[in-house]
Amino acid sequence: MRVHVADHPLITHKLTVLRDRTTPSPVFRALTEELVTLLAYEATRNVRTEPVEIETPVTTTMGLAISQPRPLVVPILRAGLGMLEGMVKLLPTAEVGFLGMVRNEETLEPATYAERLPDDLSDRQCFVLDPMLATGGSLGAAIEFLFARGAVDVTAICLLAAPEGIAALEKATEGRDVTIVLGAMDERLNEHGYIVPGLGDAGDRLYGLV
Ligand SMILES: O=P(O)(O)OC[C@H]1O[C@H](OP(=O)(O)OP(=O)(O)O)[C@H](O)[C@@H]1O
Ligand SMILES: O=c1cc[nH]c(=O)[nH]1
Ligand SMILES: [Mg+2]
Repeated sequence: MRVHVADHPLITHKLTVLRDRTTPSPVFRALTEELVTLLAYEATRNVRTEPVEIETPVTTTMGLAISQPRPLVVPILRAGLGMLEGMVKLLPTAEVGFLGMVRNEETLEPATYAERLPDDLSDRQCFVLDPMLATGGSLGAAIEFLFARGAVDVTAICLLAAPEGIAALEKATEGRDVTIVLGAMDERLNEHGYIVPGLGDAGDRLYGLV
């Protein structure tokens, strides 16, 4: 598993505002979208392309276009939905699948309540979106869904992760082609499974309490 932690002052600045408990939902949503666009630049570094011939106003030349089959973007609901617009701005031809997951706050185990993915993902490049990688249970289960349908490589974009979750995911995805692109690696998990210093519950901060 490859882990790439973004190291850029713009990303750190936006994360600092996001972490601030006084940042209201509309600003939180806007920053999440901006952060994904910056992280997607790194996450799509190896997106598959193919040569295409085009005509400029001056001459005929060869360029590169994102190849078929189109990449698949999978936000993990709810919080991952806040990252979708930023991602498809960069990859407008991508298809979008959905996974709805919620972590049981007692056991910290993820439960899947919605799934809408293509049946056959063989030869598809998959990009999973979830702002928070805490214990790694939710992202690990999502990645497993994709490999079970034939995906060969999966890249996840997360705003924050805990070292404990990265270690668990590393174990769970052993032998698989998995890349994780992070805005920041935080210090640890607390006794409730929350990332410290973190930003709280990303879903609640995006969409309000349920
Ligand atoms: O790494 P884990 O320990 O599995 O925790 C991370 C998960 O928790 C959050 O979702 P949550 O369950 O709060 O659902 P929500 O997005 O609907 O708020 C977050 O968006 C991840 O999906
Ligand atoms: O810190 C955390 C951990 C899990 N889910 C969140 O939204 N935040
Ligand atoms: Mg939540």
